[in-house]
Amino acid sequence: MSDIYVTNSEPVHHVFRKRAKINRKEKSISHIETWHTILPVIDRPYAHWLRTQGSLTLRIQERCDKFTVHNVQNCMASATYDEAILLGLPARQKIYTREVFLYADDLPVVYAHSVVTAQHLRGPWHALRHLGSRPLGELLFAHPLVQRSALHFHATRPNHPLYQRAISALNILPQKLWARRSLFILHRAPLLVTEIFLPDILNLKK
Ligand SMILES: C=C(O[C@@H]1C=C(C(=O)O)C=C[C@H]1O)C(=O)O
Repeated sequence: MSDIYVTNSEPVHHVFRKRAKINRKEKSISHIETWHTILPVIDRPYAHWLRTQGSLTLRIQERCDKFTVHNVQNCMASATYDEAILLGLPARQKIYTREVFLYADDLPVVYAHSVVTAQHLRGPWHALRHLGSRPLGELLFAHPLVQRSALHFHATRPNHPLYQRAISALNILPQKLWARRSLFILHRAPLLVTEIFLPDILNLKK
């Protein structure tokens, strides 16, 4: 299946829906994660963070004394179902994955899972390979040609693979964890970034 390109004329949520439909026909997927283009009415403190425009890294840095990126892994791994659907990839295709926790004053506040195909890692997104513990936001928001799609929101629950990865830094098991995702497009190559907001983000300075 060819990669998915988000043309300027086609709104990204049409792309989401198109891919979901194609994949639904091709596979008997038991469930499709519903990512909302409009944030449902939720607890205001989370809504504030989920709607943050611009660099999340910068917003967090402004509200803590010590900001660090804990790089969990950077490797070729299987995309999650909903990542594969959005990127139009076969379910088990290996994809380059960057997995980090953002820490503020030594507390984990965001789990981030970013994926890009190997082809595009060799191409427009080659700088990803050498990012290490520098925040991805530094790369994305400094590059004049990077375009960002609309944000989509989802309440991940224990059956979601990214929820399971995110709770590895927690000593509690929340009923759900709010997530958002968006595509960063560089020379028509999509990088899918999913961010899961952890409870301690609500304790940051106002
Ligand atoms: C996209 C941004 O970068 C943040 C840092 C990330 C990383 O270092 O991998 C991933 C997602 C974001 O939470 C941002 O700052 O908005």
